[in-house]
Amino acid sequence: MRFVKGHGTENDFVIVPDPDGSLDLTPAMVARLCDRRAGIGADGVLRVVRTKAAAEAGALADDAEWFMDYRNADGSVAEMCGNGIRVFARYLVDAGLAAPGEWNVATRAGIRRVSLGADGDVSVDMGAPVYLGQGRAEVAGRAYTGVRVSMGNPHLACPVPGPVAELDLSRAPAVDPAVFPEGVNVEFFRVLGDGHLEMRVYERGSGETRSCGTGTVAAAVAAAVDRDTGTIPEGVWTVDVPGGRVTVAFDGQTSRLRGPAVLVAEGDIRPDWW
Ligand SMILES: N[C@@H](CCC[C@H](N)C(=O)O)C(=O)O
Repeated sequence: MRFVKGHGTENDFVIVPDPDGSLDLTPAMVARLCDRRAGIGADGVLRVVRTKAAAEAGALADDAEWFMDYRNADGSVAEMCGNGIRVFARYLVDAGLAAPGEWNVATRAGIRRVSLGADGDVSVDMGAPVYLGQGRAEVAGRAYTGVRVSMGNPHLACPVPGPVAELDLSRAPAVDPAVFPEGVNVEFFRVLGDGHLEMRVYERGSGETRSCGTGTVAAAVAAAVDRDTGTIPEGVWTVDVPGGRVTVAFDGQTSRLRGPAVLVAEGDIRPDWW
């Protein structure tokens, strides 16, 4: 099995090319690949499959040639990954499977449009965020109230009064499973200035990561939204995460995420390792 290792603001992925959809990538295999001591190590796996060959995405085949089959480090599936889709797009261009420019990628959350050159940052139309009202999480005995946002996948973005570096995210934030039956990605953010946030995240299925693209959009929504009407004002947000910086833009219709996508290494998984 070939693999490529990449990251977007240090949210890192094992990319597994499987154009014909012939690979039976089980949750146990994903967890072993993502193991940072016994495997390659990553926050998640990006299986690269032609949409028409992906059973769960066949209906999107007219709109996108490639399907991003995203898995969390624990082997669970997720609907969308904002850093992952940039790395996915960069891989396709690097491998000669797509040309630089603008095109669609199919995901479990639907179609997302990416835009990229021969190198450099990648932009993604992340769709219209869905504001779902307030929610609560508890960390180290302290309660935080935040904003529930769907970016295709579930988020709870909580403002904090002090530097995010001071939070103890060594354990999963406690949330009410009745409110989050599918689990949730929990972001903690502080507004640093006009259109500028810092953020940390505890991801569903992966634990604390150095960045979460969908989470940066959710945090910017939480910072900007009119909580009475659910309106997200037009504007641009710079979001600093432990692994770097991304930009989130709202135009009244959709959200856009822009940031780096880096391919680091490639190789073969030994067949006798499994
Ligand atoms: N790191 C991702 C999000 C990955 C999926 C998430 N853990 C979930 O289960 O929803 C991103 O960059 O958006």
